[in-house]
Amino acid sequence: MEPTVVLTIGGSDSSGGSGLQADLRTLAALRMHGASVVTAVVARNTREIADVYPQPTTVVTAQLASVLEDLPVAAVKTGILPTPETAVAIAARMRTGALPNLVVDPVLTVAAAGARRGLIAAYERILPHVTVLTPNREEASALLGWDVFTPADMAAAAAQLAARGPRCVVITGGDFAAGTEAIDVVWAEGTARMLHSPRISGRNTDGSGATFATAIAARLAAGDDAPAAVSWAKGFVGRAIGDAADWRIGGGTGPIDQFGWSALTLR
Ligand SMILES: Nc1ncnc2c1ncn2[C@@H]1O[C@H](COP(=O)(O)OP(=O)(O)O)[C@@H](O)[C@H]1O
Ligand SMILES: Cc1ncc(COP(=O)(O)OP(=O)(O)O)c(N)n1
Repeated sequence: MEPTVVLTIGGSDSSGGSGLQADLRTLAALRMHGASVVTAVVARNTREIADVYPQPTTVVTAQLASVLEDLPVAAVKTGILPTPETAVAIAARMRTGALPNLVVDPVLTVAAAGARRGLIAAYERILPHVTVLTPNREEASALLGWDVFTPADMAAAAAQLAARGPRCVVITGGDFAAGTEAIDVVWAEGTARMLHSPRISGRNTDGSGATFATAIAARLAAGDDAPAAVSWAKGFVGRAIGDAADWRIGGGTGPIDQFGWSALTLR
């Protein structure tokens, strides 16, 4: 049987923990073929982001055109769109309907210097085409212009973002510092629902957001509806964080275990 193809559009993470590297690991773990469009090269390790090098928009659109003219893409996930120009060019492809089952992780913290305000405006052109939007609380705050903090705020924010076009919005709460639960809020079909899972206290969570969004895209490609895909992805990312809890890869926040390697005894 041929593997399903999922396309990820985002940044290369030199530490391997997040970005395209996490997306492609997630797809391989889920036995899907990952195609990738590189929007930025990020020089970083587990401790810090040293620099972000946006790729020229023409380089991004050439990769996208080449993939789309040949591969049977069943779902798409976006991560870093580093400049407003690149985001607007990708939005134009979305408008043609060429990017099915579209999951957008609106990564704003790793945008090119000075690009944030223009990017927030560019996301307005993307939102109408989105199947599932996965901002964390900070990204939701930036997109909406008010502070999203409590679970009640997350529900209100998800509804406001959904009114701008996405069929489903999940506001992730991985950054809640306290508490025993990792709480996300999902808005779909006119109602908000809280998703709870045990909060794992390990040192490694790099790539959680990327893995979560990519797993949603993979499940959409496999035929799940959006709420089912989101619930499944939350279980998947929780297991991957838990399995990597004791890893020591680098001196800071390390990668997570999409493959379940920690369960293997081979060394
Ligand atoms: N320590 C943790 N324990 C369990 N789940 C977590 C933890 N950190 C993040 N998650 C889950 O990982 C997914 C990604 O969330 P989050 O870390 O908020 O994204 P981002 O990396 O974009 O900020 C969410 O489903 C969230 O609940
Ligand atoms: C190349 C690259 N670096 C960092 C990120 C950060 O993504 P974010 O969703 O903020 O967090 P995690 O996925 O690391 O939990 C990225 N998307 N790409």
